[in-house]
Amino acid sequence: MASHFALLQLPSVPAQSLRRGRRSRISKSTAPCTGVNYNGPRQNAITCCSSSNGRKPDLTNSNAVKEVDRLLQEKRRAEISARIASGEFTVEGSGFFGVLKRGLLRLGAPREIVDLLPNKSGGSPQIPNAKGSIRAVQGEAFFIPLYELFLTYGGIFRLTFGPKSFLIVSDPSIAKHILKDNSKAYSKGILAEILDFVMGKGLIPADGEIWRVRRRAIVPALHQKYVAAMIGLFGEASARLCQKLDAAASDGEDVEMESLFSRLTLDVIGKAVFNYDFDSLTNDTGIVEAVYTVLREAEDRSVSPIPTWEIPIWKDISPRQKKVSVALKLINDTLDGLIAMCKRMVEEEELQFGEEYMNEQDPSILHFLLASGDDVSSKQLRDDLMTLLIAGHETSAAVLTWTFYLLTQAPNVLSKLQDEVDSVLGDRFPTIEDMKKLKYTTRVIYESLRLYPQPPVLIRRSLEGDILGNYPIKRGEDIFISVWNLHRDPAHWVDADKFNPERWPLDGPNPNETNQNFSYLPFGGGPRKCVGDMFATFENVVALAMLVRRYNFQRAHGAPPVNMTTGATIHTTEGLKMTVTRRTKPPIIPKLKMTTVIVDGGASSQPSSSLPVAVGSSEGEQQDEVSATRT
Ligand code: HEM
Repeated sequence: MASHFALLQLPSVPAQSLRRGRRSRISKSTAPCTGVNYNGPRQNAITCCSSSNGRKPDLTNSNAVKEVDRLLQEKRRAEISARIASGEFTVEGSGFFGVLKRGLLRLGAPREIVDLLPNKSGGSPQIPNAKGSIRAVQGEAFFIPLYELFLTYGGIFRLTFGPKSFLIVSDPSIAKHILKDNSKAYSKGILAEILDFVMGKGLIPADGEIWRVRRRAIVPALHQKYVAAMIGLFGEASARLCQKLDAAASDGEDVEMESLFSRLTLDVIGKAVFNYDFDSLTNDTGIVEAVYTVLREAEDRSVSPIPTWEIPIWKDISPRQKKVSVALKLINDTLDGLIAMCKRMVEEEELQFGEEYMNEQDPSILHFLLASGDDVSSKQLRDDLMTLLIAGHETSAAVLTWTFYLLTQAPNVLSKLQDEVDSVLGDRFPTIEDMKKLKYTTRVIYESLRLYPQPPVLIRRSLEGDILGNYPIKRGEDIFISVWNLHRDPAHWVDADKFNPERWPLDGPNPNETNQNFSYLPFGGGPRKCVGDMFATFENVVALAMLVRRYNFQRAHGAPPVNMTTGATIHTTEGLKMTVTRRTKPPIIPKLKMTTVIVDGGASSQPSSSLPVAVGSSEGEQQDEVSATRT
């Protein structure tokens, strides 16, 4: 999730719609077309592509609808480009130069030339200004209207709501400048303010010296050997999910996959970060409920127009805020307990701390940090653990949710995926060596991350004046870098809205922000790039591989349409209800058996008694099909 937090906090101001009578809502013909409805929970659904239950899709009809959508979309974009070029949407100022510019644009002078003229104060060109109605971005996933505005106003524009304004950046070179080339001139701004109650000065919201010191302490903990060991943990947790799905498949019950993915990734991250087994796939304990209470609160705060939680008396009387305080206390006490326990383990250990240090009983990040002699206050340590928990939890859950959603619409991709998984894994648990071989599986995850980036927007605040593109900006500007827009820019991507893992050649490198020149930012970029990118990629690849080799997935009959809504990541509004059936063909029905091995330097595997890294059972073994030996 959250810096990872796709946050939009807007001031409560009267609406002033200055969109000049144009449509104020996304329309059927203009919504990016992946079959998702682009409305929030309180609005009528507008379905872009036909969203059948997935059992018997009317492909001919749906292809025709897609083609019409595509043509209409192209037409509309051409119109919009012409209008942008004419300067129609740009607020140019009312002075002499403003009038002159408007006149020249009307006469057909190229915009780039006109922009060279000074503005009314004799200074530099002004950022296009989209004065908007707050209603235009409320009540639906807010990055959708931002996409529309991007198509209208271009790669950088100012969105003004009454007294407050934001810069919306969708231009790769400006994104690169902010995130990488001049990253020191930007902080996390409002994100840090909103997340303070839960992450304090943890790595995501922290800035300046605290961030530098904490990043330097935490990054080494996610070394290669650790990530390799985690593959076993991912397999183990996915096998537990398979147990649940087996039961549903044999009982003929539909399953809500979004919440199951959330539990899967919570179980993974608890063990990975502080060696705590939430066991949320099996149990609903108080601590699991507490974690969800806090997560929901963080998400709600990030999209709430009025910060009621800052009103002193409200904190004490609001039942909801009281619940949040109780939940936070429970989590903090649990973390304090885990830190104390881990400290005792470290004290009793014969420590040989080195670069790829890992305790076999407890390979967690917490153990690494304590063993490294990390000199840090317990509050800071708690903030960091909480940040990693949140950062690594909902992001991965969202990626899996949208990947499975996309797969239900692309049976050809699913069968290609199953072919690869069958041939690479057979009935084994995945190992680190398999990660290199599961190339198509990895491409599916990367393509899903392109269409549904988590989070869809990155947040920054300028700490000093700067130049973005051609435009000077002042200190204190709140900036949203719309990863959603970058990832769906029709000028950059062929068939931008199409789920097409083949766009990344299997013999080419994995796509990342560097080789895509900041048009693709699934894990951010520059010094604040995600520290868990490899961890998360492997986690998603393992879960995806283990699920698709065992089951076929279809949207359940009568399932509600899939609408998007935002908190920290992109959620569905009503879940992702699916019918799961066991595969009978091709011939492999994986038998999942867990044995334990040591991971040696991230490359080879040998038997051990402690670390839960998975290896395959032979097909002949008479085992329960999903029996994970847990340590
Ligand atoms: C698919 C899953 C994930 C996605 C899509 C993702 C995405 C991102 C993105 C886009 C950023 C940059 C935010 C910004 O620049 O404002 C980020 C930062 C971060 N991520 Fe992730 N992340 C994922 C999983 C994880 C995991 C598993 C962990 C931890 C184990 C993690 C820990 C962090 C941390 C600590 C930061 C902040 C880094 C800093 O500011 O120095 N993430 N993530």
